[in-house]
Amino acid sequence: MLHAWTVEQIRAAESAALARTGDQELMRRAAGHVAWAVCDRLDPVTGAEAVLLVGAGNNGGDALHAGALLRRRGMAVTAVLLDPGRAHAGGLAAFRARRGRVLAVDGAGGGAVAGVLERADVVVDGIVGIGARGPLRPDAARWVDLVPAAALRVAVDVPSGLDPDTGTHAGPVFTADVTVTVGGLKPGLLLADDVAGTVLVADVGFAPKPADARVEVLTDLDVEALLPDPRTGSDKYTGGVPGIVAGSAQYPGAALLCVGGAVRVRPGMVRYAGPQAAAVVARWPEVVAGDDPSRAGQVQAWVAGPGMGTDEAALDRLRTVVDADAPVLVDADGLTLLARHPELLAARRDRPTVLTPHEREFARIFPDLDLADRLGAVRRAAALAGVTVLLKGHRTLVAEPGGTVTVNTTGSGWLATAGSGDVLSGVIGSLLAAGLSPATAAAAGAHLHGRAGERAAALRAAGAHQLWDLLRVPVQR
Ligand SMILES: NC(=O)C1=CN([C@@H]2O[C@H](COP(=O)(O)OP(=O)(O)OC[C@H]3O[C@@H](n4cnc5c(N)ncnc54)[C@H](OP(=O)(O)O)[C@@H]3O)[C@@H](O)[C@H]2O)[C@@H](O)CC1
Ligand SMILES: Nc1ncnc2c1ncn2[C@@H]1O[C@H](COP(=O)(O)OP(=O)(O)O)[C@@H](O)[C@H]1O
Ligand SMILES: [K+]
Repeated sequence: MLHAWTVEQIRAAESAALARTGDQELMRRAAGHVAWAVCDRLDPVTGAEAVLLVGAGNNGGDALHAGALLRRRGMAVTAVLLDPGRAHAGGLAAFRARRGRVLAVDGAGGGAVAGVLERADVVVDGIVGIGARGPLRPDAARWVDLVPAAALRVAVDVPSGLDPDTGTHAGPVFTADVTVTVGGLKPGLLLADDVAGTVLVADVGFAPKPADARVEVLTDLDVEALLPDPRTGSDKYTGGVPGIVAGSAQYPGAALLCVGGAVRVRPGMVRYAGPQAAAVVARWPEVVAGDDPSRAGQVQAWVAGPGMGTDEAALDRLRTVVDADAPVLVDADGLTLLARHPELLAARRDRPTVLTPHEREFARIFPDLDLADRLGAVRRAAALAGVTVLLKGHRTLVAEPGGTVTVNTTGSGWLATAGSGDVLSGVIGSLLAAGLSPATAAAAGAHLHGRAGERAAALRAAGAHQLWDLLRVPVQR
């Protein structure tokens, strides 16, 4: 499992390291990682032109030390000092000692800076790191806007303009190809991967404690370990039976897609209870199907919602499922019904329950929560409702009522296709029935669904039903 920490947590861990090691040494180590990230991506290194955007804090100090190392590798390096009187003294001395070129924005004027930026093969962003407050000020933001898209763009610690705790950026932001982040991951880098690019963690000799992290990422190995193969002596009930309430005359495909997710993610038995029983069995002969969830037999977890409609019959089925003792996942039309009947959601408080809204569904159930900050919104939603909330999107987030959020980092745009969410809810329902906690089932399901989406991208396999075949392909190491 990977972990991410808030700025406050990083600062706390850093202060102990500073007392032990000294800030110059930590900075030199950070700079070594930045220089390595640059050289690793350039060919040839010697003779390439780098520009450092240097703010007045330690982030600028990191950039200057990195610039000194790049000079040693034979690069032409220009440091643009955004606040010349306050540039980091030790970093500037190291840079000057390597005969780096220094431009002060006030002295040189904008034209000279724009000129060197235009020619740059590499731009290193040392404007601000975790010491930033609020959106980038205009005097810094103007340089970010001039960074050429063709240059290799390397952010030190955090892309300037990006809030490391939330991943939001209210104004201009340095868009990085690579972010070399110091000491530990920050949540914002996981959420705004379009801004942070590839994230490398620079180990400078301290790390916050994993147990303190409130933001996590599952790896392939974590997910595999959660899903053991059947053992000798297993029978079809051993792993737990999911029950699916999905589909309607209007949306028959949703029943097939959702059931398919449950059938294909692990062996065992799947039950279906809804108006598409005949169609489900025609496509999935292994499924035990009927139309009434109250007469479905033993079920260890329910999934209700995909394409089920929002009429009285659908509401009756949803009530049956909500009344059940078993864990419940509610998706799609089921969420629309929950928004209309908040007493149904209240009835699941503190019971194993997962809601899987996309942003429009989320806004219907939690109209007061601001989705500009998705991490904050999903965390508050889980706390308000007292259930696990999975907020779908390019970066799907899973929040438990206790406050921990798992960020899903698998996936591809090929998942943005009708019915792909139906497959996801079937997958998670099966994992819930297997006994995983709501948050773990939701996060592991999103991870597997995302890997299937990556395989769909590689194969150009359009159409949500293609995900069935791609769900449990063995991981290659
Ligand atoms: N973690 C670690 O172990 C290590 C961390 N290290 C590094 O230190 C970095 C943190 O350094 P830091 O504390 O000096 O703050 P930093 O990010 O440079 O920003 C402060 C400057 O930004 C300015 N400023 C503020 N807001 C602004 C805005 N909106 N728009 C524009 N400017 C704004 C602010 O100006 P002021 O408000 O003072 O006028 C001040 O000049 C960290 O990210 C990492 O790179 C490594 O060196 C060693 C190990
Ligand atoms: N651009 C994207 N990148 C990665 N995943 C995406 C993207 N767009 C959508 N997804 C994923 O695809 C699924 C779509 O679900 P949903 O919106 O419920 O679709 P439907 O209701 O048609 O089944 C979600 O798991 C979501 O996270
Ligand atoms: K930066």
